[in-house]
Amino acid sequence: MAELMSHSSLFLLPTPINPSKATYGLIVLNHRLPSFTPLLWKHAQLRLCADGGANRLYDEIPEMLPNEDPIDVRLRFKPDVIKGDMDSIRREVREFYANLGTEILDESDDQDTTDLHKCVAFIKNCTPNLEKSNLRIIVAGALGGRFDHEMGNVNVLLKFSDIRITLLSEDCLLYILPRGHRHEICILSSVEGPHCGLIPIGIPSKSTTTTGLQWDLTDSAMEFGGLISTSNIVREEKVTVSSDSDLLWTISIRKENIYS
Ligand SMILES: Nc1ncnc2c1ncn2[C@@H]1O[C@H](COP(=O)(O)OP(=O)(O)OP(=O)(O)O)[C@@H](O)[C@H]1O
Ligand SMILES: Cc1ncc(C[n+]2csc(CCO)c2C)c(N)n1
Repeated sequence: MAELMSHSSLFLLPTPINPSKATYGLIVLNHRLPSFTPLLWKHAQLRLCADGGANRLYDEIPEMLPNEDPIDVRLRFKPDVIKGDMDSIRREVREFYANLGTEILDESDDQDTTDLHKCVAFIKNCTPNLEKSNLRIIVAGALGGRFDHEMGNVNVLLKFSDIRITLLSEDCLLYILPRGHRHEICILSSVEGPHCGLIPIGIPSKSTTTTGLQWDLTDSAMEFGGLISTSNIVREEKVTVSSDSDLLWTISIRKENIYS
């Protein structure tokens, strides 16, 4: 019997409920940040910016908190680490955070992996003693921008398939459901859904079975060029998925109900 893997977007809730004692790492990318990024920040124990992601933090977080002094906001939202090939971060932003004590890790020699890859590798290496099943990485600004970047970001999920990584935009989130498990997705309907999708990402799926969706799959095949499940709708509080291949799960975010 395949092992059960449970999923829940608890980091979208206003107060940290953390029954699994998960450690959250937040990575800020260089694309428009979700308006609820301050909430993600609050949930995280380790906060990184991928290169130009530091510009986004510097520019956009003060705009999300318009009643506060921008300088105070920037001092409060200090990343632990900025890492990447450092071709996008502005000089004044780099100096600002360096002066606050943020660790700046310049890996401009490596032009074969993305800045997101470099940040995930950093978190993986700096938490060697942490049981990987307790580590959750959430990535803000990962979707809705340049398609090559989006695909690069999804590829990082597959490269680090032993780590639970969620990509987020203002409108949706996504993560991999690895093959060989039975998946149980707890739907937090106040902050996510009802739109969802289930997409075979590496190879075609010969057999996928779901419950809890408007258009459930029953031992169904899915592949690009054939059937993939887009524009599906969550119907129950719990969705279950079993498949012979890795699938990408995506669900819409109800940002109007998210309070930082
Ligand atoms: N438009 C975008 N959409 C989605 N993700 C993005 C986008 N722009 C950047 N990113 C993510 O943010 C990370 C840091 O961005 P940054 O602009 O510093 O990268 P970069 O390596 O300079 O990109 P490039 O040289 O291809 O423009 C990237 O590795 C990528 O994961
Ligand atoms: C086949 C191939 N395609 C593209 C790149 C370029 N590239 C990929 S990741 C990266 C770093 C971005 O910060 C760069 C420049 C490569 N090396 N190999």
